[in-house]
Amino acid sequence: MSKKAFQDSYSAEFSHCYGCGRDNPHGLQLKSYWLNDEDKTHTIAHFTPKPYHTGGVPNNAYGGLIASLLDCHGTASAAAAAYETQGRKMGSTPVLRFVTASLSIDFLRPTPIGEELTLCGKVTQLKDRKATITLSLSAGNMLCATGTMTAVRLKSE
Ligand SMILES: CCCCC/C=C\C/C=C\C/C=C\C/C=C\CCCC(=O)SCCNC(=O)CCNC(=O)[C@H](O)C(C)(C)COP(=O)(O)OP(=O)(O)OC[C@H]1O[C@@H](n2cnc3c(N)ncnc32)[C@H](O)[C@@H]1OP(=O)(O)O
Repeated sequence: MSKKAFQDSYSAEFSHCYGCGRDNPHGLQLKSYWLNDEDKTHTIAHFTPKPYHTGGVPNNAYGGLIASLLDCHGTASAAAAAYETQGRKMGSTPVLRFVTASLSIDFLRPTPIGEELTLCGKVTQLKDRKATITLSLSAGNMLCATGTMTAVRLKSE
């Protein structure tokens, strides 16, 4: 994908996240985008788990990996929606940066390793500093996990 990912607009100080920091060579380096240019309500990201992302059952991904992916996709979606609501370019100052306050996940079925996963997000509520995001993770047409996140925007100081 040639478009700029949400995470690529994070400033250097916020680019070391294990899940999505572009400057963390040991991390997952997740990249999140709007679904398309016309639809700035839904977000998407892709990730292909490696064999070492197993939870112990061969060919199945570790639940903590799934949580990490949803975590980063959710907070990135919240930030993108907040900039969009303000009609501002992502990354412009003052910076709008969200952290996870709460994340609940339903693991619906085992998530395969070696197949490209699709993460989807939708910010269903954005009020003051608080965002609610619904999330899903699928392998092909198989829905493997769903999540709900509350993300809170960091105070400027
Ligand atoms: C502050 C330091 C956080 C440390 C995080 C470090 C680095 C990350 C920084 C930036 C990220 C940038 C790039 C990377 C991108 C993604 C990273 C992945 C995401 C993560 O991995 S990030 C790490 C895990 N994450 C934490 O380490 C958070 C620890 N925690 C806190 O730092 C506070 O707890 C905080 C800030 C969450 C809230 O504290 P606060 O004092 O600023 O805000 P306050 O309490 O006033 O709440 C305001 C409104 O949020 C509602 N609210 C609050 N908590 C809620 C909850 N649990 N459930 C439901 N609603 C909740 C209230 O009810 C109120 O809502 P209302 O206005 O409607 O009443």
